[in-house]
Amino acid sequence: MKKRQYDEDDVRVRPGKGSRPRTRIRPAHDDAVEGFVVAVDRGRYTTLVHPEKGSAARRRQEARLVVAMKARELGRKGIVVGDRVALVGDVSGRPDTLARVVRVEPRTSMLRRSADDTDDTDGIERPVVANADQLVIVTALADPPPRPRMIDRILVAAFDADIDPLLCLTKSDLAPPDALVALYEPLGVPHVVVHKGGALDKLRDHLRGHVSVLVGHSGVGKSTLVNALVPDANRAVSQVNAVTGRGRHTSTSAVALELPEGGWIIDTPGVRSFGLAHVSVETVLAGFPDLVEGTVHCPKGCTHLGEGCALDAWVAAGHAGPARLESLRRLLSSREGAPDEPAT
Ligand SMILES: Nc1nc2c(ncn2[C@@H]2O[C@H](COP(=O)(O)OP(=O)(O)OP(=O)(O)O)[C@@H](O)[C@H]2O)c(=O)[nH]1
Ligand SMILES: [Zn+2]
Repeated sequence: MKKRQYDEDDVRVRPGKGSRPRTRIRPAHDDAVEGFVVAVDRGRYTTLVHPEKGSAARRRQEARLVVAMKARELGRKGIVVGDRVALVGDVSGRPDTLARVVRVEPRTSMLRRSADDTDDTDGIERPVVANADQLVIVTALADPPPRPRMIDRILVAAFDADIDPLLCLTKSDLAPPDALVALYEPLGVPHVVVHKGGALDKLRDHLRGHVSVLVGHSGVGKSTLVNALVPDANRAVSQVNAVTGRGRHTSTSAVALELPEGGWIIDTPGVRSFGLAHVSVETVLAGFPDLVEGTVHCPKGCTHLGEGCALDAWVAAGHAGPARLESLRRLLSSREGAPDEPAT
């Protein structure tokens, strides 16, 4: 089911003069240190570098920010937040120093946003975050009301990128989660319910050791959550901004924060949703294994949205629940660019 080429623009290192040929087992720069890209701004990559020795907790505590630029040999290869890179040169992280990125490690995933995002109409599909393995859809149970269409869009984006979704329902002090849980549990989407000041143990269990991207509309409580999960989140973000030289109010791109218990959360303030123009009907269907078989009787090029679609008969015959088909059709039509609608 994996069809994306994560490293389509992967680096090709020119063989060095007179040195023995480089192989996969022998990296180009033996002395390079590993950095995790936490922010990207105008050709400057802010990375977090951990000391080589010490316990995991100690290494996290003593990690340093190192700003780097791309080495010429990387050519046009893009580097995004979440990338693991090899750094050479001045990797001290001292003020006004600049390291060089000589290698981008192979990616396990790439989250993209595409042309039909309402705030991005230039028609370009952009990589957003590399190596995420979890997409956390932050949705308030009330104030603002949940938007199922938006959740569906993000779910398809997650399926498309092979990233596991997690529904994080916030503000449970204002409304019960039951209705939303009933909608998404049949899809196999795991969920956690949180509220400000409440316990976060279950959420932490889901996040530990993962690279999780947080998406959600303004006001759903994402910052509240980030601050609770990463005690010094504000300080970490302003450090990143100070290092990259961008002002607080302009920091609308993704920033990765390391969790005290291990793992990363990547906040994407500028990304409210994901365009799905590049996602095929097949990919959407892949999220519905109980319906896929029913589509073999569909007319060629069926949109599965009604009229002649064999899925109605499939459901009528009891092979899958009507709610499943309704949900598939919601996903397919939201993919066609139908606007988000508040829950009724
Ligand atoms: N009742 C209630 N209010 C909450 C909860 N979590 C956050 N809030 C409030 O909701 C408002 C929005 O919270 P933020 O954390 O700023 O939301 P955000 O998603 O980061 O929003 P932006 O900063 O606009 O992206 C604030 O007034 C919070 O105090 C909650 O669990 N319950
Ligand atoms: Zn059909």
